[in-house]
Amino acid sequence: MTFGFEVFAKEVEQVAFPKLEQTVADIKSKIPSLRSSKEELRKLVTYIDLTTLSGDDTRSRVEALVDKALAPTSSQPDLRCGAVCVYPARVADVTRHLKQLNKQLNVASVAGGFPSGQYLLITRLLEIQLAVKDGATEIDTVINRAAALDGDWELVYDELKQMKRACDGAHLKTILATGELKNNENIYKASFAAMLSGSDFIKTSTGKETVNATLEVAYVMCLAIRRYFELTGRRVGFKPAGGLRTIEDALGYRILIEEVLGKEWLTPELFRIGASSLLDVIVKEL
Ligand SMILES: O=C[C@H](O)COP(=O)(O)O
Repeated sequence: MTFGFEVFAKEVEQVAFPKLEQTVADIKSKIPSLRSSKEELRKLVTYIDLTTLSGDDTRSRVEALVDKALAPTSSQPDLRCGAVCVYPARVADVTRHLKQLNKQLNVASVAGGFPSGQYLLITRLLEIQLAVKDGATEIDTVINRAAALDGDWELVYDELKQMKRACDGAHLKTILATGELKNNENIYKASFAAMLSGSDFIKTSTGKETVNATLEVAYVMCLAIRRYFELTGRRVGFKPAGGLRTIEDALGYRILIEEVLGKEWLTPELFRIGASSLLDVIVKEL
């Protein structure tokens, strides 16, 4: 069943997170039990959106990124990352390279005014359309934080709805930029506005905020995903991103997903990890 913004107010009223600290502490205590499993490490690789988002990205850098995502380790030729994630101007380089290799891979582009969102809606929408035209199969966009902080959640919802239309079939991954949303209530509201607008994934951070992914905000977002699933029967994916550097960081989110959302979410269709350097750390142990 689908719902629009009419259910927003009822769903977000009096939201509270009494078990947050205990849940995060429990998750951290379970990380060592998965740490030695090679199978878990291999699965982590499949969840990674291998990312480069730098001003000095070039065609050769994103081609090397694609090569690495397609074959992170020579010893296990079937293992590959969930996607590559690049700036819009590099999408054509990625798709051209994939075509030359005759390989397929999910291609995510940040677009829609990434990372600040401080651009006119018309240019944000056009940026999404152009990235899709160049071959992006996934769009990682950002919410309008000015609207969110002003409490104008309907504007956040409306803009994302237009972005979803601009995706024209490409998956929409909506970044909340949780480090800028001030409190957990706002993070829950942003999650709900994003899901109601049709986002396929909700994502914590751009990697450019001062505070990026944390287990605490991930818990709040996963509670919202769980409630949205109860309401609609639609599974929305979750993507922590920004500052994930260690295997322990990644396993924390993997455990959280299973505890709050269940094993069904432990698939690259519903769980991604946005990271630029984590893959190298994992591959050293495979
Ligand atoms: O979405 C992915 C992030 O921008 C990557 O952040 P990172 O460089 O801290 O791993």
